Amino acid sequence: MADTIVCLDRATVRRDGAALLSDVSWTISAGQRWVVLGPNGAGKTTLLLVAAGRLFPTSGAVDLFGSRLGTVDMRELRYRVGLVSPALTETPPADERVLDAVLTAAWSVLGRGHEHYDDIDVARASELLRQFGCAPLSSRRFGTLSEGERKRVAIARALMTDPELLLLDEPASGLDLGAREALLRRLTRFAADPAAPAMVLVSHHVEEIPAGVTHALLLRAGRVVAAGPVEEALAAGPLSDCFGIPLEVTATAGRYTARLAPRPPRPRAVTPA
Ligand SMILES: Nc1ncnc2c1ncn2[C@@H]1O[C@H](COP(=O)(O)OP(=O)(O)OP(=O)(O)O)[C@@H](O)[C@H]1O
Repeated sequence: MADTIVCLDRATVRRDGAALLSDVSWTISAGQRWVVLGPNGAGKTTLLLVAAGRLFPTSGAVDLFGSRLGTVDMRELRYRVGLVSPALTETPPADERVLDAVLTAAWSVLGRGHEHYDDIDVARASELLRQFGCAPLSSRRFGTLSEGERKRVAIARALMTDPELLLLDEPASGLDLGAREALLRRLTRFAADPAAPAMVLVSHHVEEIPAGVTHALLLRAGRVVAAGPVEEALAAGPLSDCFGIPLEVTATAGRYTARLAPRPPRPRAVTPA
């Protein structure tokens, strides 16, 4: 299909004898906004790196923009993917100006050197910073930002190359309630924009899913527990299977909360008449 962006066909990733992902089949199409949920160690980051073309499966096949991983020059394809993940160790230098931290993504470099940037590049970096509420930070040094501010700048940087796929690994982790809600509000707006790229965000918590997410994939021990439209995949049954505890789920205006399901009342002993 022309609008298929990523297609995993029974992808398995093994390291040191352990299966990090097992037989994962997953298709991301243009316009979709996915959340990948699962407990610690479920394989979420591994899956994101495979979808980004940064990690090759041990077996199975992965197609990115219609090209099979392992048969094409990955540099070209990776340019079309925006990835924000703690698994990427490179971050902008602490003394880099925030505007430059976004701008330099146009040349895939960290730290401004002698590259040439057009006015249109500067305008795009400024607009992305504005979109993620960071315009007042443009002249600050990257190292002086709070964690929440860094996360929003990192998303703006990932969008600088106008990617067709945006992958965000736990964008709300470590944020206080206000910073989390501010970020989720911006991601909701972003998700509602038909011109925005397909998006996948990884989380442990249903509370960190922005309204506007259309699909969910639930992972447990490297295997897909459920994948499909968000209302179906985030039902109590699949979510309980994913986290291995009985959960009840509440959905309000596209946002979710989950908590341990109350135990069913014990059947009362019947006394013989
Ligand atoms: N090189 C490796 N060799 C063996 N096991 C590995 C290797 N790299 C990762 N793992 C294991 O693979 C599993 C999946 O890791 P991954 O980081 O993808 O999980 P995750 O769902 O993103 O976890 P978290 O939510 O804690 O960030 C973990 O149990 C991890 O310890």
